[in-house]
Amino acid sequence: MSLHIRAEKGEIAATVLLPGDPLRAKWIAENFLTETRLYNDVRGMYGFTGMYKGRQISVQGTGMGIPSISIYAHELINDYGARQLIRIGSAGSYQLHIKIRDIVLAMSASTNSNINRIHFNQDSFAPTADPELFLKAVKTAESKGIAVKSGNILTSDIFYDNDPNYYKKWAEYGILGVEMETAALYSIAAKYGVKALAILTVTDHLITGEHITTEERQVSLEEMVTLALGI
Ligand SMILES: O=P(O)(O)O[C@H]1O[C@H](CO)[C@@H](O)[C@H]1O
Ligand SMILES: O=c1cc[nH]c(=O)[nH]1
Repeated sequence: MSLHIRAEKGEIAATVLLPGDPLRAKWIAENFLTETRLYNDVRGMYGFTGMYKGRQISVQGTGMGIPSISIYAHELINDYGARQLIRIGSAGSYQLHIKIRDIVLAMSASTNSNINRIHFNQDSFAPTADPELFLKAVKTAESKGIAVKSGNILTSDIFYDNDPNYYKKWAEYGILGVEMETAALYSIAAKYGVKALAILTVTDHLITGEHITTEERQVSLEEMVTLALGI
């Protein structure tokens, strides 16, 4: 086992789906995979491996925020040999044309976090999706008739902002929406030479104030999961 994952080597697939919410991982394992087995429940951060259309797939909860996903991504890659990491997360929209339940492919992830400034000695690294994985996701979405929007997103260290207008400066530069992990996932994947992509479902709208319920957040992200599994 690694420090935070209780699995034997070989128990985790090369492709791992990464929802922030461990209960979303459980829901995916129960509803999309066959021959499923739980390999991790350390800290309640469930991880499962199963089969999807003849292919072995794992799904691992990552928790919320950069420090948490960084720990799981690091261990999945370095201790378990994961090669393809696909985040399936929720996000808040920063644009009127990005609506509740829309699916967003994060081509790149801007951030207000200091992680990369620390790693790069104050220089600025641009975290980007793996281009092959991104193109595969676009083609898979087309073939399944799933509409997607693609672009730059913000990975924020802050969920509850003091300034209600904070989003506006990012929106002005075309940022589609906000979540809390992708910049770290793309940076870690780049460092270790593995592929990563974040697929996000819009659950909140920063302009209109709309949002979906907590129950829906856990389980009703079916199109996004179908897309991620189809890549
Ligand atoms: O739904 P998940 O994957 O957790 O993603 C989003 O939801 C959490 C905030 O509610 C943050 O982790 C954010 O990135
Ligand atoms: O980070 C997040 C995730 C979902 N919705 C938001 O507004 N922010």
